[in-house]
Amino acid sequence: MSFRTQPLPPARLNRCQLFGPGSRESLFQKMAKSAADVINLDLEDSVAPDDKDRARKNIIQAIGDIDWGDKTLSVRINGLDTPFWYRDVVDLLEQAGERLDQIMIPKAGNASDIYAVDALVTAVERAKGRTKRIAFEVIIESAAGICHVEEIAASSPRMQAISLGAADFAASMGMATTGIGGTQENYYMIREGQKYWPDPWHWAQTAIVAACRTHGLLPVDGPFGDFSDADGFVAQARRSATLGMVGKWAIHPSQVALANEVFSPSDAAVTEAREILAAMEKAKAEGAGATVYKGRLVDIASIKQAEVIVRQAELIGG
Ligand SMILES: CC(=O)SCCNC(=O)CCNC(=O)[C@H](O)C(C)(C)COP(=O)(O)OP(=O)(O)OC[C@H]1O[C@@H](n2cnc3c(N)ncnc32)[C@H](O)[C@@H]1OP(=O)(O)O
Ligand SMILES: O=CC(=O)O
Ligand SMILES: [Mg+2]
Repeated sequence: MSFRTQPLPPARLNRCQLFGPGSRESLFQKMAKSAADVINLDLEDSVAPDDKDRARKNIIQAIGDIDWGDKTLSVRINGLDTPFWYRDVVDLLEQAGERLDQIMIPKAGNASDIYAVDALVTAVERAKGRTKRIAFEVIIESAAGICHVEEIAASSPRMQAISLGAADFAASMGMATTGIGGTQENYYMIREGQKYWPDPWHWAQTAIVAACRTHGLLPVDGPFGDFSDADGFVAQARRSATLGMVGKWAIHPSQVALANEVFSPSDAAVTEAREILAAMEKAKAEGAGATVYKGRLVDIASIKQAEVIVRQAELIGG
């Protein structure tokens, strides 16, 4: 372990982030009643340019009027390459109530983008005497963003989470697809006549996970566009969970339960993790650093692996 120990991410659930356009206020109450841990009210790409002002007003009103329970409440602002983002920040911070937890910054390209939003948010917070510090989450969805993911993760004490935005990422990278996440038909290998489809998102996900884990943030998998393909969603989510991501976006309510299921450890996994911790306690009492559990090696590293699962179960209340 490096001299600097790895910080833990925020101790909150982030298994599913449910999105909804700020221009469709009829969805807000349904979003609030959903089983998602995080709600993302959108001002960005699901809202047409002519609807931005109305969407902003809807969201500011809904932040105060709707009972969001214990969910993390986040608003996705417009990108820094648009004329909308400063008005999003100023109006939200001046007019929305203290229930707002987080701002999502899309299409971040480098740490200076986060610095700019931080400066504006800080100024408005001070001017209005807001007592709760707004947190940031960021989407990595461009070539520049993935190149600078580590400096973005380190950019502000407000940072809590980073998501991979597969749609804009694919566009920025010039990828030959119009699909949003998941298996890509033409990304395959062939062996003895059999096709095998590797995961084109894998390298970007691992870069995000590493940057987040280095700086104590939550790594999150972004959208899966084909909401009629539950199996495809689950397969993508399971790969993300295996790589260390803590949750996934839902762009349709049908995806919420799927994400919650994948990113909640099963009873069997929690039982096994607790048994490994007990086996290691016993080994330690006997002066050993390694022992055998169900016919396989477990050692001090296994304690840390098991603790990841137990911590998540405790957050859920298991
Ligand atoms: C690439 C990106 O940036 S992704 C992030 C930005 N994108 C978004 O925010 C899009 C979010 N999703 C949506 O806008 C919608 O779900 C759409 C457009 C995909 C589909 O909308 P619809 O055609 O209304 O979906 P559908 O008819 O299947 O809805 C079924 C029910 O779920 C509700 N519903 C639909 N979307 C949502 C949502 N995001 N949250 C809560 N409830 C929803 C509908 O109101 C409907 O409710 P009802 O049974 O009471 O009538
Ligand atoms: O914003 C999300 C994306 O996939 O693009
Ligand atoms: Mg995007």
